[in-house]
Amino acid sequence: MTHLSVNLNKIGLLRNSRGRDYPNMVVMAERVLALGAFGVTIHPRPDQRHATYQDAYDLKSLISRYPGRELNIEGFPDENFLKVVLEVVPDQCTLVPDDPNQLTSDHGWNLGRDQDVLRPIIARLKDKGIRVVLFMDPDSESMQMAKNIGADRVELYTEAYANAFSTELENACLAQYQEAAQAAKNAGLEVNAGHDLDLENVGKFCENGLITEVSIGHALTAESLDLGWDNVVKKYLSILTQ
Ligand SMILES: CC(=O)[C@@H](O)[C@H](O)COP(=O)(O)O
Ligand SMILES: NCC(=O)COP(=O)(O)O
Repeated sequence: MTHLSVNLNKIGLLRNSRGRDYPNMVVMAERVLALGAFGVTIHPRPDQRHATYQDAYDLKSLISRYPGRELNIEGFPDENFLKVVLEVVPDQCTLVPDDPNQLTSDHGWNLGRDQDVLRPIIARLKDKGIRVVLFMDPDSESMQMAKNIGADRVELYTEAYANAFSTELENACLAQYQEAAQAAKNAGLEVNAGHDLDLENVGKFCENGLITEVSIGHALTAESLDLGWDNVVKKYLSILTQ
C-alpha cells in the first residue's frame, strides 16, 4: 500500500487567478481527507503563484483535526520558506532545489555540491520534529549521502518515468527507479515519489511495494476536469491500496 498525498498547488493557481477565495484550499483539502487520502501537499514558491505561505498555516489548522493524516510542505529552503515551515511545523517537509523562476520542479539535489548547505537546514527542521525529505533524481549512488546528511526520506522525481511510460523505454526506466528506491531503503531511508504521476502510470510505479507515499497534483486536477474531483481521488486510492 502506498499513501496518497494530494498536491493542492493547482487549486491555489485557480483561486489566485480571480483574486477571490474560490476554490477554497481548505475546503478542497478537507474533501480529499474525508475520502481517505493520507495527506495533502503544497509547494509555496517565492512568488506564491499558487500555494501561498498563508495556505500552510490554514492547512496546518485543518490537518490538526485529522489525527494520523499529514501535511507535507515542499519547497526551496530559503529563509522565507524556512521561517514559515518552522512556524507551521508540518508533519513533513520536502526540500526541492528549485530556482525562483523555474516553471516547475525539474531536477533533484546535487548532494556532492549541496550537502554542506543542506545538513544544518535538515537539522533545524528535525529539531522541530519535522520529517525531512530530499527531492532526488533516481541515482542509487546518492542515497547513502542523503542518509548521512540527516534526511529521513527521499522523494524520487518521477518525470522521467512518466515520459517513458508506455514506450519501449518504460521497463529500463522503471528498473532504474526501483534500483534507486532499493538503495534508499538499504541506506535506511523511506521512499516517496512524485511529479507527473497520473491515473495511468502510478500503479505500475508503486507495485513493487517500495514507495511509502506519492504526492500527486497536476494530473489529478486535470483528470478531475473530466471525471470529477472526488471520483479521481477515489480512483487513486483504489489503485494505491491494491
Ligand atoms: C516537487 C514537485 O515535483 C512538485 O511537488 C512541485 O510542487 C510541482 O510544482 P508546480 O505545481 O509549481 O508545478
Ligand atoms: N512532489 C510531487 C508533487 O507534490 C506533485 O507533483 P505533480 O503531480 O503536480 O506533478
